[in-house]
Amino acid sequence: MITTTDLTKVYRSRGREVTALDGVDLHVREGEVYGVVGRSGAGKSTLIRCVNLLERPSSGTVTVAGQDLTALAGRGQRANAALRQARSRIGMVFQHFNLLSSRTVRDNIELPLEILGVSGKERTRKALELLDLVGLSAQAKAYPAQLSGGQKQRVGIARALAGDPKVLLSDEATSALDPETTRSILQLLRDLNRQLGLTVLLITHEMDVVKTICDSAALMKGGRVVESGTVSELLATPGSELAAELFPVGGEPSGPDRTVVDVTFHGEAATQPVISQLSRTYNIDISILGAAMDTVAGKQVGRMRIELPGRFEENVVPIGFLREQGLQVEVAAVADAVDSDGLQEAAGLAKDGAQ
Ligand SMILES: Nc1ncnc2c1ncn2[C@@H]1O[C@H](COP(=O)(O)OP(=O)(O)OP(=O)(O)O)[C@@H](O)[C@H]1O
Repeated sequence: MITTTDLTKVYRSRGREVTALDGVDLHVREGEVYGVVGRSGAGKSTLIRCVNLLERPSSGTVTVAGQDLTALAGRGQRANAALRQARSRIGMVFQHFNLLSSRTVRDNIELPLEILGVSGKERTRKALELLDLVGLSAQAKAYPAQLSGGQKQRVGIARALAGDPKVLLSDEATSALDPETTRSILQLLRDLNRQLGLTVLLITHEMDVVKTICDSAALMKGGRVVESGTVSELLATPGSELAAELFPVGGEPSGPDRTVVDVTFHGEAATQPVISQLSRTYNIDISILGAAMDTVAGKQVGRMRIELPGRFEENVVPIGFLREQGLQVEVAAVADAVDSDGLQEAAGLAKDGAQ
C-alpha cells in the first residue's frame, strides 16, 4: 500500500546541509498498522511528510496505493491537481490536532470536503457520519476549545477520514494525551483499521504504541531504517534492538559460573510450561532474573531472562532443548570471567546451535 524506494531528503539552510532521510526503503502492506520509531531527529517526521509529499523528497520514489506520487509532483498544473487528488486519499493526523478554533467540530470535518468541492448537503451528511464513527455525535456544534484533548484528536481523525482515504498517516497522534486517553485513541485507530480496512502508518517515540496496535514496525536512526519487519519477525530476530526495547528485561547474574539466557516466547510456545520442563528434564535450578509478558497485535508474547548454573559449555544441551521448543534463545552473558571475545564466541556457538 505504501512503498518508498531509496528515499532521500536533504535540507539545505544557511549553507548547511542536513540529510534527514538517507535511502529509506519502506514497505507497508495493505490493511496493516505500521509503526516507525526512533529517537528525536532520526527522520520520522520527515519520512511521514515525504509519504504524502507535504515535503518533497530530494530523490527516491513514494508509491501509495499503486500511484507514484513523486512522479506527480511539480510537473505543471495538471500534475498538481492529480497530486491534490491523490493526497485527498491519504488522511493525516497530527500531534497537536491542528483544528481551526473558529469553526465548529462539524465544520472542521467539512473543511477538506469544501476544498474538494463537495456540495453542502453531502458535506454535512459525511461529517455527521464520521462524527458517529468516532463517537462524537453529541459534540457536532461544539468548538475545539470546549473539547478535551482526546475529543480533539477524535475530530482530527474524523477530518482525516473525510476523503475516504485508504491510508492514514499519524504523526505522534497520542503524544500530547494522557495514558488512558492514549489507549482509547489507539483503540479507535485499531477499530478503524479493522472496520474500514484502513492502512495506518504512524510515527511514535512510545514503544507502548507499537506494542498496542502495530502489526509491523521499523526503527530509524540517523535517517536510515536500521530494522524493520512484522512484530513477530522482530521478536524472533536475534539481537533485534526493537524487540529488546519492546520487551526490556534486566537482571544481572547472581555470581560466577552462571549462564544468563534471554528467552522470547511467542505464539504457541508462550502457553507451554517450558521452563518447568527444562528444570525437570535436566534437573537444574533455574532463576528468573527478569520477565515481561504482554499481548502484541492480539498475540501473547513475552521475554524472560533466566540464569542457569554453570558455564555456557555446560549448558549447550539445555539451551538446545529450549530452542527445540520453538523459543528464541539468546545468550546474554556468561559470568565466568571470559573476555569479550570469549563471550562473542560463546554467543556465536549458541547461534550455531540454533541451526
Ligand atoms: N525544515 C527543516 N530544515 C532543516 N532541517 C530540518 C528540517 N526539518 C527537519 N530537519 C532536520 O532533519 C533531521 C530529522 O528531523 P525529523 O523532524 O524528521 O526527525 P524526527 O525523528 O521526526 O524527530 P522528532 O521526533 O524530534 O520530531 C533533524 O536533524 C532535523 O533537525
